[in-house]
Amino acid sequence: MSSPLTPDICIIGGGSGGLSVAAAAASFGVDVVLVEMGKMGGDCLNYGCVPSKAMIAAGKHAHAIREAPSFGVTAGEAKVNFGKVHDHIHSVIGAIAPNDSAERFRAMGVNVIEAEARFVDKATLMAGKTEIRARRYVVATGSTALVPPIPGLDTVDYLTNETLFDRTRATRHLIIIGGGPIGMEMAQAHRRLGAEVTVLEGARALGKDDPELAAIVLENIRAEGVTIHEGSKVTSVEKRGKTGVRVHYESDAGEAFVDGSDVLVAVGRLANVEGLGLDAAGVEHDRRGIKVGANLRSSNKRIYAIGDVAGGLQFTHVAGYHAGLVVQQILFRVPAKENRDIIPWATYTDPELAHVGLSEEEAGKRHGGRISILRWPYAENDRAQAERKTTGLIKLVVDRKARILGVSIAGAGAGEMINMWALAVSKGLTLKDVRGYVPPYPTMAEIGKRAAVSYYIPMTRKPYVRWIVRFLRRFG
Ligand SMILES: Cc1cc2nc3c(=O)[nH]c(=O)nc-3n(C[C@H](O)[C@H](O)[C@H](O)COP(=O)(O)OP(=O)(O)OC[C@H]3O[C@@H](n4cnc5c(N)ncnc54)[C@H](O)[C@@H]3O)c2cc1C
Ligand SMILES: NC(=O)c1ccc[n+]([C@@H]2O[C@H](COP(=O)([O-])OP(=O)(O)OC[C@H]3O[C@@H](n4cnc5c(N)ncnc54)[C@H](O)[C@@H]3O)[C@@H](O)[C@H]2O)c1
Repeated sequence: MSSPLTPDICIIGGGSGGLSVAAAAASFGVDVVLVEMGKMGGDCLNYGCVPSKAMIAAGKHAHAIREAPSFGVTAGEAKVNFGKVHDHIHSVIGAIAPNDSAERFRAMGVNVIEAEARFVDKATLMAGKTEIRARRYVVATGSTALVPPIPGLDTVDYLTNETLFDRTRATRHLIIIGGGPIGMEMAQAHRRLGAEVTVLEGARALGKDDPELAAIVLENIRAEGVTIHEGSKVTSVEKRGKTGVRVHYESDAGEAFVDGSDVLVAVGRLANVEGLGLDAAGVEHDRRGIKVGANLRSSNKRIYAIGDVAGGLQFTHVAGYHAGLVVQQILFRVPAKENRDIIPWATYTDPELAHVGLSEEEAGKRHGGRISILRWPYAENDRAQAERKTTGLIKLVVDRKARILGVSIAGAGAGEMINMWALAVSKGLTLKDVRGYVPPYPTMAEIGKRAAVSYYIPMTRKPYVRWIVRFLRRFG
């Protein structure tokens, strides 16, 4: 048997997190082994962010054609060729794939092993038949769609994010179980591409977001023809004829069912910990993932976990953020801690829904209620009027000293707009800082400044402020 590989870092999983660690470490000339058992690029590129955003983009075009008459433009009826939508989605994946490819990473100096990885003891990993004894390990194995034990679900060809984007035929009636970001993004995209869509959500749809702003998004999606049943738990699934499916659910209103052609399961994620030999490695874990401290280190000091498998927020940019934190610790021995309060997220519905920092509820709890809430509607923005994108608002949560604690936006371009607020929250900026910057006119991002400036309106009415203005006038 050949002698084991002894790299400085061994990464398990070549997705958003693993590739970021590999690229960063390799750029410092560190000896890195990356083990990937599936497709390089992981979920985000192959079954997640990229195909879903490409599908949403296709839906947006169909919608724009339907909306065109309100701008005085007629383009005829929108016709969707689902086979070509499929090709569009896969050509987008194909365009990005070279960035994440084994060839590219090998050219960077990373030893990419295409095999399944499994720990055999606290210091040794087997990648297929290759034995590895690395100084440090980074587990970045991601997550998989959680498929709940709903009676009858296994009797139908249900879809998950891994199969949804393979279809070349239009869906007649898509029933989506779960009204989280996957459920709602895909509901609207399919509706715009011509399908009938029903969402069955056990609790509140878009439940991780500010209820006030989520309601704006849901109202719009409903207005486009998606049926959303909240507080509706799926109780069983049954096959109907050759191609049909019936989904039974119960709510406060009683029991009911909906008939459709396809079922998409989107009820959350299961961390990929199975088969990794974590017990042999002395790595504590549960259904949520590998247990890590704020420094992302597991119960085995040699092993870090990042991204979806680390059991926290599950986003590509979080996996990338985690990668930076572990590289800093492994290469430079500089302590690092994850700060979830600065992580933004965006749901790419129309209107989009984006958030960073503390929610109104959380900020209220942490600051003993001493917070202020500022809002500004899109309808009061000139660009939004010109574009007919007047639905939505920005909501700022600030503390007593006007420090920005959290920002939520529902509206056009919210995902882009949240960028500057992510910087503001991470740097602890105040409304005074926002008051002092100049946004170009006419941009929708002006709503942020308008909300910030509204904080100072009560001050303009204070008698002593008015007295100062009158007093200063005397000096010419
Ligand atoms: C439909 C959908 C849409 C999404 N949209 C967005 C979005 O718009 N924005 C956003 O930020 N996030 C989005 N996400 C979430 C995002 O995809 C994940 O948070 C991100 O991919 C997590 O990165 P990761 O590195 O932890 O895991 P992944 O990128 O999934 O990579 C894990 C890799 O590990 C490999 N692996 C697993 N086990 C082993 C093993 N034993 N040995 C070797 N290799 C192994 C897998 O094959 C995989 O390639 C979306 C997810 C889905 C499902
Ligand atoms: N734009 C983005 O950044 C984006 C897009 C898609 C996914 N993602 C990531 O992927 C993760 C997974 O997305 P998701 O939507 O699958 O999960 P989720 O956990 O965010 O939402 C799942 C929803 O399903 C509901 N649910 C659970 N069991 C149910 C049942 N038996 N019947 C009916 N409803 C049920 C839950 O109440 C919840 O609202 C997200 O949390 C997010 O981190 C991000």
